[in-house]
Amino acid sequence: MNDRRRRPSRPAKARPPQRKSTPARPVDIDPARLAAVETLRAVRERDAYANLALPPLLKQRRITGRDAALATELTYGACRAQGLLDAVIDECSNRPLAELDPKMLDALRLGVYQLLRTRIPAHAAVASTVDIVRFENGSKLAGFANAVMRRAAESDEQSWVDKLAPARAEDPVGHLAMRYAHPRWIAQAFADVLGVDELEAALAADDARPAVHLTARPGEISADELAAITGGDPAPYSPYGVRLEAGAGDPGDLEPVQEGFASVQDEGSQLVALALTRPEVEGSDLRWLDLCAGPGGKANLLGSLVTLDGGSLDAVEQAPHRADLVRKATEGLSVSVHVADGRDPGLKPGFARVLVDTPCTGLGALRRRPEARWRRQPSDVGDLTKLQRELLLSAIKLTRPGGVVAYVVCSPHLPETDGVVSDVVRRTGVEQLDARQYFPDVPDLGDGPGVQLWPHRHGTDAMFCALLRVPS
Ligand SMILES: C[S@@+](CC[C@H](N)C(=O)[O-])C[C@H]1O[C@@H](n2cnc3c(N)ncnc32)[C@H](O)[C@@H]1O
Repeated sequence: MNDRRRRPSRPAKARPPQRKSTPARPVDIDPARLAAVETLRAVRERDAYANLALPPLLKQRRITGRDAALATELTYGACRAQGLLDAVIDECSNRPLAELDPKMLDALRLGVYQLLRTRIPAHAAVASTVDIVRFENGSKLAGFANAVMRRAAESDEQSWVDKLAPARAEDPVGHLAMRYAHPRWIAQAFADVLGVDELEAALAADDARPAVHLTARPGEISADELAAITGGDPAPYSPYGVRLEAGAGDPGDLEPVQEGFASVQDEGSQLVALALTRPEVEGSDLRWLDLCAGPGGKANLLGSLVTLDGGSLDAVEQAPHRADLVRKATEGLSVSVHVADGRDPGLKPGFARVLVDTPCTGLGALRRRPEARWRRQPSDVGDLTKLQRELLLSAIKLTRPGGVVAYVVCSPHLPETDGVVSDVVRRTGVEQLDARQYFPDVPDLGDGPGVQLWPHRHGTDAMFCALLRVPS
């Protein structure tokens, strides 16, 4: 009888084999799961992005339809839930996680994900995982994987969370971090802004598939026209936004996007760029600057608006390949792209409006990158906030008296948001405006003066925007 069909007695904690594995014997491997596990490996071994690594693999192997959907769901799901999956695997194995064969660990993560977070029957999840491990690691490790999987299958997700997470009453952040498979430091960063009562909604929204938004290029097409052509809906807050149905296919294939009348851009990104255009400025308003422009989403929106008014936008980007993307995104507009360090770009000061959309942890866009939450480390924050401060100081120097700076990050993490802004305001004496008035009709913007958007409140990425006026 095949190993996987035999009814086991209750398995003890799995022990890795002591003897050398026998060579793999050929087994029928489900191509969707194999593609998923190979993508998990690419993410682990070469820091690949799952959403960039998987699609070409599916195409190359002609995996389509339901199989492609299964591979996608399992890959992205296992990436997102990694911390929870690892805690369960660790509990079911008698060896610490760090000592497990990494290839087998990829397969176990995929397998335990199926057990905990899909409707795939447990026997199928166990059998397919054991098949993959046997195929890739040999039959000895297949036996070990079988034992781990059978133990993991003894409880559902809620029971595992109850067993492994700290008690909610004693440590709500730790409990919710495990429940929603977020690293604790990220859950804490969210709780520091929102409070514990709203944390669950925020973490849950981070696990949901984000809607795709389009920007209708001002002067080319209206949001209503774009919505009618694409079958989407005008976005709730941005006058240029269109919200597409989730799973509506590749938005890059839409005709208005192909023809340059529209671009894919989260509504939150549209709102922070538009906020820069709204405060009054003294004198001429025709020279605008985007100091961190790649790949060019906000430069496109700002460049369109300033071009319509007869002005121009300078767009600075340090990475040459990203500067090329800005050139492409802003084709046909009065936009000059400069490959330069925004801290000292060599441009003549005197800009009326300056956007500084700095590199950041990206904790506000974790929904978009399945593996991102486990890749970012708290130790990344120090270098980033130093760069953010330097770029903001440079933006202020380049702005003329009476002009406005928008400081933007795609993160709600306080050191990157209020921390940077309050330090720079204190050092330079610039005036921080109450940005909330420049987000008309957007509810739940908090106490100001900075604006923090949230997926669970606004359906946008968690973008932060502070508006600063340089004294006359
Ligand atoms: C958050 S992204 C900007 C997104 C962009 N505003 C958009 O809407 O498409 C930050 C960009 O800053 C660039 N960057 C990093 N360090 C920089 C520096 N010192 N000067 C200028 N650009 C920099 C990165 O290469 C990246 O393209």
